[in-house]
Amino acid sequence: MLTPDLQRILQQRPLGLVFDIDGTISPIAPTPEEARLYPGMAELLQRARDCQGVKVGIITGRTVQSGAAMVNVEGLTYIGTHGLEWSDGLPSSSQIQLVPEALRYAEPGKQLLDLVEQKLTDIPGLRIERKQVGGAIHFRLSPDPQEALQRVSQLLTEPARQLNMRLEEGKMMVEVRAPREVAIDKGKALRRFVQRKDLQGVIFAGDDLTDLDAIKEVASLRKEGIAACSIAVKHADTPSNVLKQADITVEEVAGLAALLREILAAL
Ligand SMILES: O=P(O)(O)OC[C@H]1O[C@H](O[C@H]2O[C@H](CO)[C@@H](O)[C@H](O)[C@H]2O)[C@H](O)[C@@H](O)[C@@H]1O
Repeated sequence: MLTPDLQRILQQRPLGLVFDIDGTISPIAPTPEEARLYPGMAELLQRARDCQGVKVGIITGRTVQSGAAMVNVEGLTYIGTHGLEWSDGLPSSSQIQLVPEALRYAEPGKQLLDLVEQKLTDIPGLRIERKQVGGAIHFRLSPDPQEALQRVSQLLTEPARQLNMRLEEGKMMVEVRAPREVAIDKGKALRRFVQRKDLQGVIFAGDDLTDLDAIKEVASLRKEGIAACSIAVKHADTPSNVLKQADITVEEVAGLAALLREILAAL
């Protein structure tokens, strides 16, 4: 049953429906490559895209290439690497734009990931996912993920400080990111999406710490008169702050799919 607030938001046009990928429209998988959209999700996104005055956005920590390959629905806006990359449509039909200030952090990011590759060969199951700027060090498949996290942090904390790069923990991984002065995160990306599409209403759904920036931005947008709502997708490991600060909570990716079906019926 849609809340009165949600029903009011759904009457706004243009209306934005914005989703994170992993843990939100795709259940968490052992590796990034094995992750797939929740069954039926691509069709729901297509139906949303085809609604009059509705703009669908994907804001992910993955690169645009990787996120768009997974979602593979034309006509959505794909925003990757936590906001650093932007593509209006699939990258096969639209050029990916990278925030120009971020480019100078490509080399320091690469150096940190090289260091992990050279020095932590003894940790079984460690995987490196490289992005145009920085990347993720995954330890979900390590027999002792806690130890792997400690070893990665020990190795990278000081070099990251020297290279002015950010280390951020995600689900069973550490992400090497451009520093905060590049001033792009999922919150800023959401605001940019709202501004570029001139949205009067927006709904954002996410499940992890990096989604918190977007969840907080929803609250700011609301104060500025945009009809906005944030949805937390709850899993056993969803950070408590995400659950506390979101307006609505749904259980698992299945819960989001069910809510999206209701939203589409109302649209
Ligand atoms: O912002 P998101 O779309 O949620 O992306 C966050 C990170 O997601 C991916 O890693 C996570 O999902 C994997 C597949 O389910 C899982 O194996 C891994 O343990 C998770 O951390 C992705 O690989 C990262 O690049 C994203 O930053």
